[in-house]
Formats: sequence, structure tokens, C-alpha cells
Amino acid sequence: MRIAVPNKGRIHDPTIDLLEHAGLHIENGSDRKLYAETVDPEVTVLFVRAADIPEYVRDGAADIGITGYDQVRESGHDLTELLDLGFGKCRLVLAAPEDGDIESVSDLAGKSVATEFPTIARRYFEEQGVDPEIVKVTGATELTPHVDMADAIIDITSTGTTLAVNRLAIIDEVLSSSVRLFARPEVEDDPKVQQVTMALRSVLEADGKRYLMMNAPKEKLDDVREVIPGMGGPTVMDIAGDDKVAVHVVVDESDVFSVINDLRAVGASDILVTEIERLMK
Ligand SMILES: Nc1ncnc2c1ncn2[C@@H]1O[C@H](COP(=O)(O)OP(=O)(O)OP(=O)(O)O)[C@@H](O)[C@H]1O
Ligand SMILES: O=P(O)(O)OC[C@H]1O[C@H](OP(=O)(O)OP(=O)(O)O)[C@H](O)[C@@H]1O
Ligand SMILES: [Mg+2]
Repeated sequence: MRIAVPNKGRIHDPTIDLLEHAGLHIENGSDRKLYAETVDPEVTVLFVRAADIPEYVRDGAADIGITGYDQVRESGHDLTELLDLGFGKCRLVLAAPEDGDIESVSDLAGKSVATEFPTIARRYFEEQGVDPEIVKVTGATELTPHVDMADAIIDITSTGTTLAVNRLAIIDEVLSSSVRLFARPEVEDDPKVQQVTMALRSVLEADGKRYLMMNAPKEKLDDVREVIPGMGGPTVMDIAGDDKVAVHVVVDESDVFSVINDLRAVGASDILVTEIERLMK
């Protein structure tokens, strides 16, 4: 099975990190190599430009791919979304010069809009019932309104810094995006595809969770249970020859501080807090 991942750019590193944490270690990958084996002999990684990944998956050159939702929408391909990986969060917005005369979508009649996303742009303007000329660029889109290339842009924003320094104001949101795992619909039920999906999901599930271990007097067990929030009940194990039990539980990272205080107060001791690599429900 082949999985297409971004070969460079901002979503490359987090994608590789995620595969590693999921246990899909990439073997013999090097900077310039465009494919690599993984620890699973049946899984090969292809390094492809983020924008080309939907095409590779649609073609069958890869079975699944990791890229931005915006790229899949721009490709126009009908792929199955298996998992939202939660990073690369951004918005595609329509923006125009702050002090210009374009203040709403309808002001764009007879005007032009520069974008790296012409397919998404055309669909959007169709829905809006306006028909500006679309100027396709491949980067630095924010410059175009200032050099009379276009009257407005449709481009990615996340922190808003690039728009602000280029004195562009948001007029409308076109699309909200994040990096996701996609499959060709024909292979979504393939056992290997499901294994990889589950492995990636297990990393996401573990995010923000901590594993707590402690000892507690047997007679305090009910009090301990009461102060433990969150998922499932705790695992309780007898300690041989002792009147204490060992208690293990998964809690949200944000609850750890207060839970530990509560646990100490009800008599728990020897409390350990550890990270969780992966969590399969
Ligand atoms: N500023 C941003 N914040 C969050 N996500 C972003 C941002 N810019 C782009 N993305 C997401 O990352 C995906 C890949 O972007 P892109 O292909 O432009 O990579 P890059 O990091 O800009 O590298 P390059 O443009 O040099 O190839 C986009 O399709 C989008 O989903
Ligand atoms: O809201 P911000 O946090 O400022 O991010 C938005 C910018 O990020 C992306 O550019 P990128 O850095 O990927 O450069 P590129 O134009 O070469 O793709 C995007 O095209 C915007 O220009
Ligand atoms: Mg970019």
C-alpha cells in the first residue's frame, strides 16, 4: 500500500512526526529521495507536493494521502476523508486592500481576483452570483492587489499576519481547512488502509491525555474513584500482601493538576504521571 505525504513545506514535518508516533517508522528516507519503505513491508511512503497529493490518490499511484482539505477541494476529486489530523489549520478567505472600494463580494463584478485556488474560487463566485476574472498565481498572492494584478485575492490565512502586513482586509471566508487523511473510495475498506487509519487515530486520541498510577488504601477506593474524572473507570490491582491497591487511570492533561491534589487529599500516594504515546479505544 502506498501513502502520499507532503515532500516539503510547513506540513511535511508534522506529517512525518505523526507517522513516526503511529509506529510507521520510515526507513532509508533521505532528503532527496521521493519514496521510502516503512517498518511495515507492505507500506511505502511517496513524497509528493501537497497540491499534487489528491491527484496521486485519485490516479491510484497512491492509495491514501495526507494533505490539506483545501488541496483536495481544489483538485475537484472525490476522495474519502478518513481522519482529520488536526494540524495545518487555516482559512481560505476573500480579501481586498483595507482602504480600497471593495467591501463586499458583490463589489467584485467586473473585477479580478488572484488566487492559488482557481477551482475553489470559481465555485465560490458561482454560489455568490458574481463573475470576476480569476488570475491564477502560485504564491505571494498578497502582493497582487498592490501591483494592479488583481483587485482582490482568495488566499490562505492562519495568524492573519501576512494579510495585515500587506494591508488587506478579510471580506468573506471561503473555506476552512486542516490536514486530513484521504483515500480513494475504492480502497477505504482495505484492511491495511484501516490499520494505518487506526494507528494514526491512536496518536490523536492520546494527545492531551496523561496516564496516572498511584497506590491507595483499599478502604479509600470509593473516594479515589469519585475524584477521578474522564474516560472509563480506573484499573484497580491488588498489591500482594498489602492493604493497598494500585490504581491506573487515563485523565485529560488539563485535569492533572487538580486531580493530583484531590487524590492526595483522599489518601492516594506514590502518584506517577506519564505521557501516553498511543491510545486505542
Ligand atoms: N499559514 C498557514 N497556516 C496553516 N496551514 C497552512 C498555511 N499555509 C498553508 N497551509 C496548509 O498547508 C498546505 C500546504 O501548503 P503549501 O503547499 O503552500 O506548503 P508550504 O508550506 O507553503 O510550502 P511551499 O509553498 O514552499 O511548497 C496548504 O494546502 C494548507 O492546507
Ligand atoms: O496568516 P499567516 O499566518 O500570515 O499565514 C498565511 C500565509 O501562509 C501561507 O504562505 P506560506 O508561508 O506557505 O508561503 P507561500 O506563499 O510560499 O506558500 C499563505 O499562502 C499565506 O501567505
Ligand atoms: Mg504555502
